[in-house]
Amino acid sequence: VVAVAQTNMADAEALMQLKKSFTNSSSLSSWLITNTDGDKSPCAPGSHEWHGVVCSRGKVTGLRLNGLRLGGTVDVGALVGFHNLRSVSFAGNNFSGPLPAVDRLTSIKSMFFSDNQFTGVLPDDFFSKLSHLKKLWLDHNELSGAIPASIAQATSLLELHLAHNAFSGELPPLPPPALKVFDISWNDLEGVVPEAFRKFDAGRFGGNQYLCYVPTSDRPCKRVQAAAASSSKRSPMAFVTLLVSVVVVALVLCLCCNRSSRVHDFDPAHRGGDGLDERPPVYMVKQFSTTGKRSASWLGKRTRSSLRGHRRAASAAKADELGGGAGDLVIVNNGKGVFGLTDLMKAAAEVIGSGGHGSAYKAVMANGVAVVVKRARDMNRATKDAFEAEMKRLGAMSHANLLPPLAYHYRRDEKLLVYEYIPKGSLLYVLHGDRGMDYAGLDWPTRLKVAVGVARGTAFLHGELAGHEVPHGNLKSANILLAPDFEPLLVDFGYSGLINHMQSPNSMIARRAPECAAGHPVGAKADVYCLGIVLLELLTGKFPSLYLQNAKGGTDLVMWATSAIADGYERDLFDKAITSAWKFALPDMARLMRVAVDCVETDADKRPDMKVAAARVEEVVAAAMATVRERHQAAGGESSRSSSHAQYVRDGSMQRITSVGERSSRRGSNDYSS
Ligand SMILES: Nc1ncnc2c1ncn2[C@@H]1O[C@H](COP(=O)(O)OP(=O)(O)OP(=O)(O)O)[C@@H](O)[C@H]1O
Repeated sequence: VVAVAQTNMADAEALMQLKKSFTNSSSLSSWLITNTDGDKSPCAPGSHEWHGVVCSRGKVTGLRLNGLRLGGTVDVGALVGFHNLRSVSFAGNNFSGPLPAVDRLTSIKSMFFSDNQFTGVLPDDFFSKLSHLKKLWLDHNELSGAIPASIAQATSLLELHLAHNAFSGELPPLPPPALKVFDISWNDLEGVVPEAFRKFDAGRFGGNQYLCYVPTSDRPCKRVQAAAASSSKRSPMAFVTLLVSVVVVALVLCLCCNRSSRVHDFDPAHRGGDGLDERPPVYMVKQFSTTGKRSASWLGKRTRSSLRGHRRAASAAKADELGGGAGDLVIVNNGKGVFGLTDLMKAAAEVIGSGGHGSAYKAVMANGVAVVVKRARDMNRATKDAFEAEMKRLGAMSHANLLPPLAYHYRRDEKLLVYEYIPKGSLLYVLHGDRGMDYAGLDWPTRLKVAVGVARGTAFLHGELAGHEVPHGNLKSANILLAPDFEPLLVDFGYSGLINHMQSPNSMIARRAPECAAGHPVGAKADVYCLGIVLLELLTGKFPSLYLQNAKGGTDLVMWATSAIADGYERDLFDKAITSAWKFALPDMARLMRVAVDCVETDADKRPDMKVAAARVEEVVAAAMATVRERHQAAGGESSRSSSHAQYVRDGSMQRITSVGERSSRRGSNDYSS
């Protein structure tokens, strides 16, 4: 008895020792040895709950300490005495420094260290003692060096996630014999993927500049080869170009530094904020006014001179036909009337952001109409005729969840695209931005409304633009604008045939789907992947790392959701902002997450097509809204609100609507959230 009591106390003390190695451990305030605990183990019946400590049959079997903002180190010495410990999760914290010597935990089965800042190399014999290990997640850290050849000795290993680190060198010749999932994407590996590794999905090797899944003649598979090739091509002229580029970049950096003080005011990543996960910059309208108002310098020098060349054009008032417009601005949708470049030149303008295609400006014209003008640099893939035909086609699109372009201006080296200005801004901004009133409006029923609207809009595009390589191509929360009633409006769609991907390889989010990272061409299923990411974003409230180009930050939502579903703890992932008030909806959230996870399947062939994905979202949303309605009715309140939303969910949202103002007034009471 004394021995058991000592062991129990040893468990409590070992956990306290572990806690001591953490900094910022306020989330573990329940970890304490109280007088009333006596000799109880943290797992003994009647013992107080120790947050994150998982027990089975009175023994500590797991530690689930993910996402607690813990820092410092992990004292592995404190854990070696837990002989029944099978799973530890320290993912999504702020641990840094070398990875602790977790290979001492020889009976462990799952370890999750993703999304920290661990550095250093893995020792050569790292895997040799981990014969029981089944899952190891080390992705999204700063680990470097070679992948130890001892992985072949991890005989039980089923999943190994090493993505988004700085591992270098070549892959070892053999993977562990039982390995089913292997992800090494976004590292610095080189060489040719050994035959024995080619049974794994090609997408999981993407993002390694010199790693060739299969060798090809047009791509170096070794860093030295690449360096030699580029130096042999370098000419004196290239050197001059390089020098000029450096000077230009330095100048641009200076300008950016000047501007960044303003940008930071609106950048949650630079604010103390609520200390949630690191949230990368979210630029949005309503933030900073820049260029000299009414100077029209924002339109670009060439556009202004092009306008002077076209002054022969009639005044805006006279250009009353679609396809016309004053000063070479071609109106493709007259939802906001007819206007011309001259009207834009006189407009008060402010920068609202800079995306993959170029800068975006808000311009308020003299008649009070506010538009967004986007200057697109790299839309020169199609001929002028093809470009114009495409813009007319996009402008004529009519769906309650699409924001078609209103007008364009064509020049060979730059295009202007004009859209109606949507004051509430994007889902990205509302969800991850300043967390103001609109964020509070993003409750569970509203998120359902956004989810179903996005699915409907994208499915509509997949019908209308079925011939496109990827019908939307740029589906992400920055391109989902929110109407006053939170109806989602997709923007920046249908550009895949217009953008020169050589000049602008990263401007379409669809090209970051795993199959494209592996070198396959973009296809319609990449939109399905992006839809899955948006659904995960709505469910978790987290900023997806997919939206960042190679940068650190955000959350690998695919990894999180997939592993959470596999391990049955998806409920831990849902945004607290929705789970706290809508606890009864947890099963519906889990259903929507399953749809999302099917959409983000790495193998594009295994993803549903857009029609099926959208139908599944419709189905889950209808059921979830029915649950909400029942709850409201049971609580005796707000039944009228919920039934109007049910009506919304039934309505196919396919009316021809030309402007957002019209949308809101037409829909009127047929809405849940407003
Ligand atoms: N019509 C609009 N009304 C209000 N805000 C808009 C509108 N169009 C775009 N925005 C916002 O302006 C910002 C810049 O848009 P832009 O399209 O240039 O970049 P992006 O959407 O971040 O990236 P990408 O160019 O890859 O689509 C984004 O925050 C976007 O949400």
